[in-house]
Amino acid sequence: MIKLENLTKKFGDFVAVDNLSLEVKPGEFFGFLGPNGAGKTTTIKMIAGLIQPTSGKIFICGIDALKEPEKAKSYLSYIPDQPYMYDKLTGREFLYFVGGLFKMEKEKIKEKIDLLVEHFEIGKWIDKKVEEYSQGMKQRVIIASALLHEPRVIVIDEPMIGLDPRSAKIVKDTLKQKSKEGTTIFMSTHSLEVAEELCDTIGIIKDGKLIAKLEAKDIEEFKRSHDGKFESMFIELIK
Ligand SMILES: Nc1ncnc2c1ncn2[C@@H]1O[C@H](COP(=O)(O)OP(=O)(O)OP(=O)(O)O)[C@@H](O)[C@H]1O
Repeated sequence: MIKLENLTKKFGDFVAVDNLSLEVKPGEFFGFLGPNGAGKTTTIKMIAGLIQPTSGKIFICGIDALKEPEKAKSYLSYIPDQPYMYDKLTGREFLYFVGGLFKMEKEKIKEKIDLLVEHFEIGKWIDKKVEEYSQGMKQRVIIASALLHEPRVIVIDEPMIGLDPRSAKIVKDTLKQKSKEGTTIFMSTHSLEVAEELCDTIGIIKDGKLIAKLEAKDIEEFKRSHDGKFESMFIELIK
């Protein structure tokens, strides 16, 4: 579903992402972890088609995203770490705007908005202006907008920042449910707990290089033979 082949991004002489190859299968929940400046956001922005790689290839659902970017993007939703929303629009207007970008029919958008408002417990806020929203409400509407066109792949950068426990639970449950239904999820996070709780596979990036790819059983095995903490494993790997 997502395949990266020798993906490299240079900013001048600096190599931010260094020959990265990995594959995330259909329905897999992939967590992308690494220290500050490791190259997570740069990788995510290349997958989302926002920045061009220096070299390498990106495939989304088998589509070469560098050759057919529009087609690749039609399968994908990207949720940035600091999403931009138009302050003067209501949540509903914002969702109609996003649905329009994906060329959805008005009737279909209306149907989906009703379902998403209920699912994300957005309630009356859907008809209030975004400038009145809390961080958690913004994140709920952003994630609702990402689900609107039923993407096959969701790429999400740091989804839990600034969320209260209720909003965080709604976001986590939704992503997990989507992955169970077959949506491929590529999520960057600094939260080891969130990664451990949600992800089927965890990739660790350091200095632009993928230094480990772990499945739940690898983490369990390490925890059994060490101090019981994934944190210790992570710190040892990024030393
Ligand atoms: N437009 C740019 N020009 C120059 N350097 C950049 C640019 N964007 C990112 N970088 C550098 O590339 C490296 C990787 O940045 P990136 O934002 O991908 O890291 P990250 O793993 O997402 O970090 P964090 O966890 O702090 O968000 C950093 O050293 C950063 O300073």
